[in-house]
Amino acid sequence: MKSILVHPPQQPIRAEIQLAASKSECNRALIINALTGFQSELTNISEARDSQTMLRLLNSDDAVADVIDAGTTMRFLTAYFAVTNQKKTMTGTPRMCERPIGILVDALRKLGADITYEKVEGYPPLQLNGFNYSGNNELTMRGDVSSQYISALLMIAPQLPAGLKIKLEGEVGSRPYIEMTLNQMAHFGIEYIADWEHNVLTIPPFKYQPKPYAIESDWSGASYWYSIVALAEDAEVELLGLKKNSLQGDSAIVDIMRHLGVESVFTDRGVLLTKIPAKASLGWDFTNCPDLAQTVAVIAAIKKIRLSLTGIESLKIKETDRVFALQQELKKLGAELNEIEKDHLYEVTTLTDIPTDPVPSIHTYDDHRMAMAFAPVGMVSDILIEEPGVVVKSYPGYWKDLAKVTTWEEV
Ligand SMILES: O=C(O)C1=C[C@@H](OP(=O)(O)O)[C@@H](O)[C@H](O)C1
Ligand SMILES: C=C(OP(=O)(O)O)C(=O)O
Repeated sequence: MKSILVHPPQQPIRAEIQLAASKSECNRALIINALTGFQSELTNISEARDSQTMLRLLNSDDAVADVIDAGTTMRFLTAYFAVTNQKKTMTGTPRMCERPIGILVDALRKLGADITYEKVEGYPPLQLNGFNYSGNNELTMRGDVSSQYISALLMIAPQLPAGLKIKLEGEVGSRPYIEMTLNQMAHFGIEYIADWEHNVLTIPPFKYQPKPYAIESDWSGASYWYSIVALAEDAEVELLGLKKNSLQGDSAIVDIMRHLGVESVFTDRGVLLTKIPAKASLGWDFTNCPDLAQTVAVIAAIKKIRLSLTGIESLKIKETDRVFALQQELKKLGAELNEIEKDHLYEVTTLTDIPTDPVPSIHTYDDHRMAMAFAPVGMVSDILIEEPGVVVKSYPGYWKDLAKVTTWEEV
């Protein structure tokens, strides 16, 4: 499949969508379950390739663990295989081998892991050569690069003979993901101390208690439905399987979209999205919800809302450099993403209507979120999405679900 051409809907949208499970919640549940000896019953396991890869690698004796492009799978498994003394080569796509992992490797080495870099210092592929506990139960590490290093260490911490105290330095990014990790650990019996005033997390030594766990639907995936409702002329969508008090930080989309044209009403099955008037401008800090930045930038560009974004530095080290990718592709829609203050403040400005001849063709840069954030532009004007198969990373049913509200074709 080369590209998908999305057409605007011909009638009002009224739909119920059973959202896919969260790959983030799932990958934590899978690691914790592995640490309990695979004794918990997990339900609503995510179909996302990142989670299916985690499941496969946890059950494989192969010496090479290829995570493909899954960041959490790379970071969580590196910690898990290291402390469980499994000798593995950790590798992934060329892009995965450009995503930094040195902060996690340094921390694991301090705990007693023997890890070597196969090619470039600080980056995969890695060789895990075994674990000889150092007795160290305190670490200081940067919290402003990726929260995944911290989640990876937290989950293995109760297994260490003296537990672990982690002091985070710098402005902590993606903190809701750390809290999600701690909450899931608590579900399996761990009593942690999170001192967010001083950014110190303390995990006592403890044995995880096996328990059933149901994985919630994916709030990051929900964001594309907010976009569909915001952009379509007439739309009401009920998203099934989401909870008001979610562990997922991307539930912040509820607050963001209240400003950008979508009201959320929680039902006993999920959340009902309806249209409301949007503000003319908005400033938002994405430090806690970086995966929403692309969705929100595209909505603002199409609705001609002046959007200021902060907290998007981490976008540069994700599936692609998402800041660059957004800058390139928004231009095709007549909008710009400008850097106003270096590495800090960005602004979306719309210059023209969406060009129609030729239909804009959006390059997706091996990034599922580029495809899913730009496809809703089809609610207002024809749009081509290149390499649409990228969505399998987190939301394999995306195109099938989109067909419930509008038409699209492969071209
Ligand atoms: O822990 C997680 O499940 C994730 C944490 C975030 O990454 P960073 O902590 O690198 O920002 C997020 O972008 C990613 O999609 C999933
Ligand atoms: C950044 C993402 O994933 P990861 O870092 O786990 O590859 C994402 O899903 O947007």
